This record gives sequence, C-alpha cells and structure tokens, in this order.
Amino acid sequence: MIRRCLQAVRRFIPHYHALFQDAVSQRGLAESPELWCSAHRSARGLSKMSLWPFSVSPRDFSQPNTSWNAEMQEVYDHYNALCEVKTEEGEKKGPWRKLPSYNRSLKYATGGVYLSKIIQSKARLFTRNIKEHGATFEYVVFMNKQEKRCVCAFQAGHLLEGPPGHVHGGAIATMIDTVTGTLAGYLAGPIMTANLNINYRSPIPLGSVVVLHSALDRTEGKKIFVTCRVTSTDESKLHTEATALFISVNMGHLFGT
Ligand SMILES: CCCCC/C=C\C/C=C\C/C=C\C/C=C\CCCC(=O)SCCNC(=O)CCNC(=O)[C@H](O)C(C)(C)COP(=O)(O)OP(=O)(O)OC[C@H]1O[C@@H](n2cnc3c(N)ncnc32)[C@H](O)[C@@H]1OP(=O)(O)O
Repeated sequence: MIRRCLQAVRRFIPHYHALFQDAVSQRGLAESPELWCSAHRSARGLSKMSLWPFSVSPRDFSQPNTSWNAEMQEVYDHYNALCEVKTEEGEKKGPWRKLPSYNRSLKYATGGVYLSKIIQSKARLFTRNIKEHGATFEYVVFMNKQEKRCVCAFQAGHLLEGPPGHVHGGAIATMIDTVTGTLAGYLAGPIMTANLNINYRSPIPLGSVVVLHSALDRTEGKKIFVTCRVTSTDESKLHTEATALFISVNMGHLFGT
C-alpha cells in the first residue's frame, strides 16, 4: 500500500514540477508562502483550492507585538507608511510592501528523502520556532520590488546571546541569510544559498534594534548575487557587511527527484 502511494507520488511529481515552475515563473517571484501556494494551486488548475496547504490559517509572525520596543515600532511605522501613498484619487499602493512571515514552508518538501509525517508536521522555520514573543528573532521585512532591494527591522531577543550581552554571530548570519534569501527568492523564484560571506564590524547589543539593508547586486544565469549591510536604525553605525550568492533551483531539488 505504502509502496503504491510512493510510486504514484513519484509518477506525479515530475509533471507537477513542470506546471509548478510555469506558474512560479509566470508570476515571477516567490515572495511569500501565499504566492507559492497560489502557484501550487494554479499549477494544479484547482481554482477552489485553499491558498494555504495546512488546515489552519497561518499566523503572520511579522506583525507588531508587545515585545517590540519603541525603536522597532518606529522603523515598522516608517516603512509601513510607505506601503500606501496618498494621491488625488485617494490612497494607492506605494513602492514598499510588507511581507508576511509564517513559521512553515512547503508542506511536501522532503529534502530528497521521504520524511516521516511526524517530522513534516513538526518542521518549523528556524527563525520562527519559538512561541514566546521577543525571545529570539523579532523581525519584519519590507520589499521594494522596483529598486530590487529590501529592508528588515530586527530586534534581537535574549536567547540569541553570543558574547556576553551581545548577539551571537550565527544568529546574525541567520538573519542575513533570511533577508538576502527572501530578496533573491522574491526576484528569482526558488533558490538556495550557495555562499555567504560575512564581515562582523561591530557587535550588536542584545535587545537592540538594527536594520538589514539588502540589495540585488547582479544576476548571471542561475546565479543571484546579493549584498547586505546591517546598521543601527539611523544608519550611523555599521555592524555587519555581507555578500551572498544564491542559485536558482527547480522544485525537484527540494522534492528529491
Ligand atoms: C529553496 C526554496 C525555498 C522554498 C521556500 C518556500 C517558502 C518560503 C517561506 C519562507 C522563507 C523565509 C525565509 C527563507 C529565506 C531564505 C532561506 C535561506 C535559504 C537557505 O539557507 S538554503 C540552505 C543552505 N544551502 C544549501 O544547503 C545548498 C546546498 N547546495 C546545493 O544544493 C547546491 O550546491 C546548489 C543548489 C547551491 C548549486 O547546485 P546546482 O547543481 O544547482 O548548481 P551548480 O553546482 O551547477 O552551479 C551553478 C553555478 O553556480 C556556481 N556555484 C555553485 N555553488 C557555488 C558556491 N558555493 N560558490 C561559488 N559559485 C558557486 C557554479 O560554479 C556554477 O557556475 P557556472 O555556471 O558559472 O559554472
């Protein structure tokens, strides 16, 4: 029985991938799980399928919460105001867009092996796996598609300690990977990080708020080069600089086909 199911899935997946790829490339970008899911839906030609492949609607972890300090809220308010601009005809979409952030990615990705249902059901996005507000990664990403860049306000929680009183370098790398990867994925569809190069210039105090400024440097075929600077919110202090290389992958890379 199980073997027959696996055979059916194996037969279905290559066909599915081609359709999925079309849907993603027509829409251009993997900007959020919602887009992934609507691509998934149109790939299957199912107009009434839910936008989200899980049973409950997801929580957007990038909404303001009580753990955010005033500085975090200020950066959020600043970019949020740029998402809508006032015109004579009323409000219309501005150049920035706040991206939602959920704690699960694709339900059916197996990483090349047939994951057990338990692992699949327990899998959570690394940066969103703690329920307690403010303990680890509090962040929100705003995207500017026209300028091919994004910013991320990041408030580093007390569980991210590395050097006493300061943020762990791995946690900073995680945020850089997340933000540059979000930009690359938004612009190019499914991607994986191939290279991340980081220079730590000055430590980030625990509990403080920094801004990650990420921009597309260039693309060369499958390669997407992205830069990132981590600064204080007024940009007077440079904390970290990085470059990242992402490679466009087809969905088979995640499904193991
Ligand atoms: C991925 C889809 C994700 C779906 C997400 C869905 C929803 C999203 C929802 C929320 C997500 C929110 C945030 C997440 C955002 C970002 C997450 C970060 C992503 C990661 O954290 S991901 C984990 C770490 N990542 C890996 O686990 C990769 C392991 N690795 C591989 O899987 C392969 O290695 C791969 C795919 C990288 C390449 O494999 P490949 O076979 O496709 O390409 P190939 O080797 O042919 O290289 C083609 C050309 O790139 C050059 N090249 C390759 N690697 C290079 C390197 N390192 N340095 C310099 N150049 C390099 C070659 O030299 C050649 O260049 P040329 O064409 O000029 O010869």
